[in-house]
Amino acid sequence: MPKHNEKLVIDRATKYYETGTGRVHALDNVSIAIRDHEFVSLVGPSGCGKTTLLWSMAGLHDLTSGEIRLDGTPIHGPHPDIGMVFQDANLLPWRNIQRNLAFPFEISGKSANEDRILQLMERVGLGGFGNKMPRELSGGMQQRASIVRALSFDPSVLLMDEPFGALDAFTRDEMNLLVEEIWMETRKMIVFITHSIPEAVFLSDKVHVLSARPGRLARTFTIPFPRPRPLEIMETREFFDVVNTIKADIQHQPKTSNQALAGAYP
Ligand SMILES: Nc1ncnc2c1ncn2[C@@H]1O[C@H](COP(=O)(O)OP(=O)(O)OP(=O)(O)O)[C@@H](O)[C@H]1O
Repeated sequence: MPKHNEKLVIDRATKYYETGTGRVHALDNVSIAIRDHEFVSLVGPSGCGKTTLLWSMAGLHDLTSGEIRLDGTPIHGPHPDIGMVFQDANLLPWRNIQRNLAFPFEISGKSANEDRILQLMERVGLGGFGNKMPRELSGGMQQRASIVRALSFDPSVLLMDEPFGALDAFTRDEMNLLVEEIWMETRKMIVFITHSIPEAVFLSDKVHVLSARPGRLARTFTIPFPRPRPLEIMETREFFDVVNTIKADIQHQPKTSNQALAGAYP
């Protein structure tokens, strides 16, 4: 039985990829228990298995050993209670935003909850943009649409795979504030991957650091700042101290030749 409040449990997750040139050991024995309503980030050197782990949580691929359980039930495929936001908004270019948001319902044979979608669009600042084509929207606006798409099924878990990595710094700040607000309003569990330690610290209750490949859980940092967190918190001494402690921890992970640590952590 899951422990009190432990909603999503990663239990000894190990993953090997079989490739033409041999096996790639991506994850090794990672165990993390995430509570309901918690906001956690996964950080670590490039190639340490963050996306591999998130995709396993989403049921998009299986682990080699170990398992991931949601409310005590192992995940082996896409789950209606788990929504996902990718780095690329992945909107269909020939459909307007409204019809893009209806698409997941069409392919799952369900009728879209149009009121909910409209409310969510208003909430994220996309009110009135339903007739626009994706190419008419900025990268930030497209990501707002992909957040609406993920929330439209009202999942209790939201997985976000470096969703703002391609956005400029100003838009990224705006999106971080939006995510913080959505999290405070809905209290959905959010698991967030980022290469930006300040972003992870700003958003999270806990930051889990994975080691260089094969990814192992190296350390977990609990972030002490009360919410709501204004952007100005990022200019404080306390914030810098936490960010620098986490960066130092990552930089002291053993490196392998193909892992670019230098410059990977803004
Ligand atoms: N489908 C695949 N087939 C073979 N190897 C893969 C596959 N997907 C990922 N890998 C390898 O597994 C390791 C972990 O990749 P993953 O993308 O999970 O890491 P990551 O921490 O998300 O990386 P980054 O920070 O660069 O996005 C990498 O060495 C990667 O090359």
